[in-house]
Amino acid sequence: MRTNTEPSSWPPNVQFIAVPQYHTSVTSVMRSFLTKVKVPADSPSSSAVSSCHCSQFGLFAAKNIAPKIHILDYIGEVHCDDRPTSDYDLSLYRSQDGVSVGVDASKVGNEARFINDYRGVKSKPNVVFVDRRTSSGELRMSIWSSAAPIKKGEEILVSYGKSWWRSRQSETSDRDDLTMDMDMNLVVIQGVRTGEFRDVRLEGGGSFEGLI
Ligand SMILES: C[S@@+](CC[C@H](N)C(=O)[O-])C[C@H]1O[C@@H](n2cnc3c(N)ncnc32)[C@H](O)[C@@H]1O
Repeated sequence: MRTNTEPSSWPPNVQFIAVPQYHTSVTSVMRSFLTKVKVPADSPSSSAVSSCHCSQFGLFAAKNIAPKIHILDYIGEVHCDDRPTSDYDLSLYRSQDGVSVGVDASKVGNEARFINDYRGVKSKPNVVFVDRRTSSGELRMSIWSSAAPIKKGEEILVSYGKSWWRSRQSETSDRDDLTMDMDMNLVVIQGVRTGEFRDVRLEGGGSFEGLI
């Protein structure tokens, strides 16, 4: 599957990257563990540019997707510092001595950063996150279809987990209270078709108005 070119519809405020960037907070020892490549102590790291989160996108199947297959990886900036305000940060690894490694796609990332939570959209998610190493040994968070096939045109939806929403309750009130509203708002997202690419395509330009 080709996942290394920027989609034509890519929003200008986010830098598209096809392979992970490593932030300065990732030590060379941790980086060597994550990539299975010996990384010298003075190896250069990323400094992502800032961005604004303006409109809402979702990721949709551009063709039928078979059950239990690898769709794409979640690419972003790999980091070991705290990113409490990022809505695009997921946990990749936690070492025995308590070091947490995350992948933050708020400023740089690929189309996986546009996968929404299933709550308020469908009764259950149709993809799952699985950590696995690539053929070259790099630890990544990958996205796989669940047990059921995904039809062309369906939105790709994962579960962010209750704790993800709970940690945002102060901003959003109770997630369960939002379910009805979300149903209504999600269907009015401007469905700007942005060209099909790979197994998935990006749609968006609308917003979850009044929700978040
Ligand atoms: C990883 S981003 C997903 C992509 C995002 N829609 C975008 O356009 O960049 C996570 C953010 O998307 C929004 N989001 C995702 N799933 C949602 C849902 N089920 N209902 C409302 N907002 C949702 C929230 O603003 C959340 O903080």
